[in-house]
Formats: sequence, structure tokens, C-alpha cells
Amino acid sequence: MTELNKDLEKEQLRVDNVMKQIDSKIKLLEHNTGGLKKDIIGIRSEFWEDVTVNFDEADDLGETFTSIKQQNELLSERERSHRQFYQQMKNLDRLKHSPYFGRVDFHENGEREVDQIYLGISSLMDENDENFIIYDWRAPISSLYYDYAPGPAKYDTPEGIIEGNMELKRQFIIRDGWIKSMFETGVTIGDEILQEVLGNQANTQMKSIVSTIQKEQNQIIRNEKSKILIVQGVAGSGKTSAALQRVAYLLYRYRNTISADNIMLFSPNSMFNSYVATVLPELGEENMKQTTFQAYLESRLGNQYRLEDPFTQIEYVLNDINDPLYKIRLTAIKYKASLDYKNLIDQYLTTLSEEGLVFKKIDFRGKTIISSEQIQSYFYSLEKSITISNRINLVSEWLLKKLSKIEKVERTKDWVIEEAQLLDREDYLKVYNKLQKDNRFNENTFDDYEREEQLLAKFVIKRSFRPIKKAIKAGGFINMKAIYLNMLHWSIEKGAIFRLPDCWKEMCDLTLNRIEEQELLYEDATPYLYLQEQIEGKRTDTLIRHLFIDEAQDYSPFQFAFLKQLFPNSRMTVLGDINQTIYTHAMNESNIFASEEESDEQESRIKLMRSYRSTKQIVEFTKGLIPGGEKIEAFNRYGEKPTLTEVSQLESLHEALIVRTEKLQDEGNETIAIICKTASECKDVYEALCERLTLKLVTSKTREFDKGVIVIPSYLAKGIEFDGVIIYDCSSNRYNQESERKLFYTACTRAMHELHMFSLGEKSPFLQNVDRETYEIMTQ
Ligand SMILES: Nc1ncnc2c1ncn2[C@@H]1O[C@H](COP(=O)(O)OP(=O)(O)OP(=O)(O)O)[C@@H](O)[C@H]1O
Repeated sequence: MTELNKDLEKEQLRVDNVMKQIDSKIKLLEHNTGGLKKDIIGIRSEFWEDVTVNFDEADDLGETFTSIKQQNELLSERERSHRQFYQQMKNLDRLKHSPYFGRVDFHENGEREVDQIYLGISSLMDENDENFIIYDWRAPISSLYYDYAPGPAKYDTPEGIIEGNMELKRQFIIRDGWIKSMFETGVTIGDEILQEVLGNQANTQMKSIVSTIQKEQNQIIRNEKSKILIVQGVAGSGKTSAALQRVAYLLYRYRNTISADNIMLFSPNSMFNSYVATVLPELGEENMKQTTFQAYLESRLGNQYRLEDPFTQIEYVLNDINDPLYKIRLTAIKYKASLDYKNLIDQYLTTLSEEGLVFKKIDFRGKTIISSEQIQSYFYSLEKSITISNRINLVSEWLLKKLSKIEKVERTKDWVIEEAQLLDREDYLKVYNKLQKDNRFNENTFDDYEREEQLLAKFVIKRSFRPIKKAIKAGGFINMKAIYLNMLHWSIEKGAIFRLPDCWKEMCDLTLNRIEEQELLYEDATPYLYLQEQIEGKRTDTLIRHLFIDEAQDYSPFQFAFLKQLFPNSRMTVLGDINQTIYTHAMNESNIFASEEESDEQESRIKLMRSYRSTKQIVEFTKGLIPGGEKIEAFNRYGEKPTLTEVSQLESLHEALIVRTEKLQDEGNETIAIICKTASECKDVYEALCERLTLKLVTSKTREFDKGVIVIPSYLAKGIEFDGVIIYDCSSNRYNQESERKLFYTACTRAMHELHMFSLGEKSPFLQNVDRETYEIMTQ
């Protein structure tokens, strides 16, 4: 028997033993959980039998309350234990499927024994709960596995650095109790295993990568020192994967202080949200909060305006090049994304401190009860040193007091008596009950009839004023629309003192016209909300301690500044790729990824240059599409070269595309994307081909994507991946503007195993400089 076979046998024996221990832990837990479940069902069904309910006397009321409280505490305690048991059971189930994936033998300096450390997705203790049979991959000692090859090695612990020598590093694939493969590995974790993992079919849900995390990815996952961690990583380098494993790491490392509710991920669209949603549960952790920037804007401005979304904006940018206002709008999108525009708004705010805030009048029953001038003069009568938002609070208090006085006067009016008579039964009953209650506690009851009338009047008044008061509390008396528009007029007048783009007036007109129609353009939404916040008072989310921004190259400097203000207590992990910047507002020299310098000691930057998603052949091709692409490293996984098919007729394009799609399906590719430049192109393709192929059309409203063949616009495909990608039409008609180069690159880099491009007419200029050796030209 060879040395390796002997080792394999020994390792299999250990696996057998671990499986037995997992089984006995499961049995024990089942036993305990079963009892608990019965307890909970019992307490729930007998809840009301076991409490003493008596509302007759005040004393009885107290006793009833205590009794319910006790019973409730008992139930909560049992439910908590049940949840814990359930979680443990799920972890054991997961371990049973695959107990561990790695082993390092570490000889700590000064110690006699060598420790054998086995790593899995969660830890497992022996039967006496004394020694670790499996270490959680996030434990401090586990970082040895990701960071070192056999030889001198060290790891960080909260108590300090531990140094020693790594004597062995081994990697396993274990499934259902059997070692399927075992390798001795070097620094980079098992190319063999990575080959296997990456060679698999793409999935409609992202997978966890804990067993094959690479050293540079581990730096991201375990970073603890930086307030802002910026990761510039090439397409497919594992940014999203590293981000999600980092969330799992933080939840483990700070389990006593941070929970999933304290972590938030901003992602590019809702389909991406569902794509990544299974990774953390797979690792035994609860999902962090997830949102998109657009969803946030909607939640804040959606009740005031029809908000344009970034997808509608990009459709305009890509399609409407012949619109006479096209250039103006594009310049506006860029300018309004900049910190120069934020600075302009800040300047305007200083003038607002002195004059110019606009308020809405307050009407009641068709009559103005407080005029906008009255509000304005009260506001400007307040001490100027008080911030605008604090003065707004004072105005709000003043208005509410004023309303209370008006309420009293109104109570005696005829309309109140009339409305009181028309109250429906339910409302009347409420008043009647109140009357009864008052009589019970109040000895000096006077004429019930008179009292009832008063109460009814009060009820009617309260109900009528409620919406006004609510609106006042929410700052509804501020005329934000007029303030934003006035700011635009003011900026036109003061143009000379700002670095405004040419045609600024035309740009403002564009916004003015839309706002008049109750529509807010995407480029105006963040600035508008920013201005609103400075006036009404900044809203902050102090609960979030770690903010993750994925595809961050597509955020404007203004949006970043806004997010920093919104999450003041949060550390940030910002992940992106400057070569995948597809939105006009982000094509800015102040893009966070444009610089490679760390701006201060709170910021760290990490670069990922190796692409794992695509085969070497695809990476060698896509590298040629972007300047500086030669620095991108491909992982050694081999496949066919990408292909380009040039056709001159639409019919032949469709025929060729159908043949290729069917071939990809026959080869076993489960997720195939036909990527078009725009949504309108997708719609045409879908309509033309849906009778010949089983297709699904993806739009900005799609929440999840399924296996099969999908037709998807380029900008929605970002962040996700497919076994096979077909570029519908990469002709110079479609992709010719320099600003579209990155969009094209993003589309091509979605392919894991196969990339096929079709061109109706001459191919795009982006392909002109690509090394001809890196792709095949197909003849029809
Ligand atoms: N260490 C790793 N082990 C196994 N698979 C990995 C590893 N790193 C990345 N991958 C795989 O590579 C693919 C790309 O990863 P991911 O989507 O995280 O990259 P990305 O940098 O966010 O890509 P993009 O910017 O192009 O959207 C995924 O299939 C992921 O599972």
C-alpha cells in the first residue's frame, strides 16, 4: 500500500468516527427537541387555561397581568431554546453532509505536540465537550489554512499573534461520509478542487466558497482595521463571494455584539438580491438586510413623485442618441452626480438660512387657517444661529400649538354638531365607551347628555385634524418642490460663481418640466433628497454597523456622500470594478475606483487581479476589450475559444442563434443567456424567437431567474453569471460609442464556460484591437 493510500485509509477512519459522533449528537438533540416541541404546543394550547383572568377589580387586573406575563415568559424561554436546538440540528445536518474540507498540522513554537486542525463550516466538539473535532472556518486558527503553505506560519488571535510551523496542509472533498478526493496542497488552495468547483454548471443561486477561499480574498473577509475597505477586483474575481463570506465572518467574530440586523448589503437590482440570498443560510447564518439604492429612494420620495429608475435612464442613454436634448441630458446626469453639485446645494442652503424657504399654507375645510407667509415669517423670526432643521422642528411645534387653539374654537361650530349626528355606529360606540369609563372613575358626573355632546364634538374635531397634524409632524408644510426649483433658478442667476456646465439653463428646464409633471429624473433624485434632508433634518440609520456596497463602481460621488451621511456608525466594504462602470453618472474622474491611493489611514484598498469565473480562453479574449486588461490573470481552467459569427441578414442571425442555443443545451449547459444591449432589443428578440425556443424574458421587474434560456439586457446581467453566453448582436451598429465599451465587456464576462458572439453586419470597433488568436471566426 502506498503512503498516500495509507493516509487515505486513516483519514477515512477518522471521518467514520466523526460521522458516528455527529449521529449520536443528532440523536441526543432529537430527544431533547422532541420534548421541547411538546412543551411549547402544550403551553400554547393551554395558555388561557393556566392564567387567572379576572378584570373585575383593580387588584384582579394586576394579578391577571402578572399571570399572563409569567406564562408568556415561560413560552418565550421554551421557544428560544427550541430555536437554538433547531439551529444546532441544522448545523449537524450540514456537517453530516460534509463534515470538513481541510486540515492543517500546526506546531506552535514552544509546544511539544503538533495540533491537527480540521476545518468545516461550523465547529464540533467531542463527546465530552473538551476538544474540537472540527474548527469553524472562521476561527482565528483556521486562517492558517487560507494564508500559508507548509513552513513557518502564524495567526492572529484576540490575545496576540501565535507563531509556529505548519507541517501539513491537506484538502478534502467529503460527501455523505466518504472521502471523494484528498490532496496535499500548497499556498493557493488546491487548484484541483478549484478546477472541479469552477467547472461545475452555473447556478441560479450563488454558492459559498469557504473551502476554496484564496489568500487575497481572505484579506477581505477578515479585515478588521479599516473603516472603509475598498476592493477593486476584475470581473469574476470573487468580490461578491468574498463580501458574503465576510458577512458570515463578522457574524461569527462579533457574535455577541453584531447580528444580521446590523449588516446591510446594497446591490444593483432585486434579481441580484435573490441570486445571493442563499449563501448565508447555506453557511448556517441569517441573511443580512438587503436593498437597492433605488428601493431606498422610492421609500423616501415615492409618495411625492413618479421616480425614474436607473434602468429607464440607461435605456434613454443607450437608445435615444438622436433626441435633440440628448447631449444636454447626458451632461446634466454627469454634473448632478458630482460633488460640485453637492457644493452648489450647500451654498444655497447657507442663503436659505437667511431667506427663501418656501412653505405650504395650511387649509382646513376649504379655508386657509395658517398662511404660508405666516409660517415663513415665524421661521425667519427664529434665531439665525439655530440650524435650519432645528428651526423647522420649532416651527412644527408652533404649528401644532396653533392648531390646538383652532381646534378649540372649531368645536362649537355647527358643522361639528352636524357631523357628530352622522357618525357611524362604531365611532359612536367608541365615544359611548369613553363616557362610561369616565363616569366609572369620575364621581362628579354632570349631565350625561351634555357630556356626550362634548365628547362627540371632540371626537369629530380630532378626527378632522388628525391628517393635518400628521402631515405637519412629517414636515409636510415645507414646500420642497418650490425650494428645489428655486435653487435651480438661483443657480442660473449665480452661474458665474460656480463651475457650471454649458447649457445649464437648458438642463434646469429639463428638470423643471418633469417636476411640474410630478416626475423626478434619476439624476435629480439623490440631490433632491439631500436638500430635503438638510432642511427637514438628516435621517440616519444608526443600527447598521457594517454596510456592503456591491457593484459600487456604479455609484456617483454624490450618492456615496449621501450614503456616508445616512449610515454614520457604519464601516463600509465597497466592492467594484472600474472596468464595469456602465452608468453615465458614475463615469466621473472622482469615481471611488478611479484612484488607487488610500485617502487616509481609515481607508484600505485591496486589488483582485485573478478571474475565477470564466475559462482561460474567455478571459484571454475579454482582457483585450479594455485598456490595461493585460494585467488580468486567468485561472487555469480550459474550454473552447469564444466565437464570432458575422451575418448580413436578420433571418440568418436568428437561424444561427437558434442552432447555437440548441447546441449549448445539448452539451448540458443549464443556464444560457442571450444578452442584448437594451430592454427594447430584448423584447424584439424574445418576440422573434419565442416560438422556436423556450425562452424567458428578463426585465427590470424580474425578481428571480430560472434555469433555461433567458433573454436579458446587458445592464441587468451585471453581477451574475451563466454557463453559456450569447451576445445577440455585437455589430458596430450596436456597440460603437466609447462609453459602451465597458457595457460590452461586462456582458462578455458573464460567461463561465462558453461565449458566442453574433454580429449583424460589421463587428464592433471594440473587437478590432482584440488579438485575433483569442477567438474563432465562424463562417455561415
Ligand atoms: N475562491 C473561490 N473558490 C471557488 N469559487 C470562486 C472563488 N472565488 C470566486 N469564485 C467563483 O467565481 C465566480 C465569480 O465570483 P463573483 O461573482 O463573486 O465575482 P465578482 O468579482 O463579484 O464578479 P463580477 O464583478 O464580474 O460580477 C463565482 O462563480 C464564484 O463562485
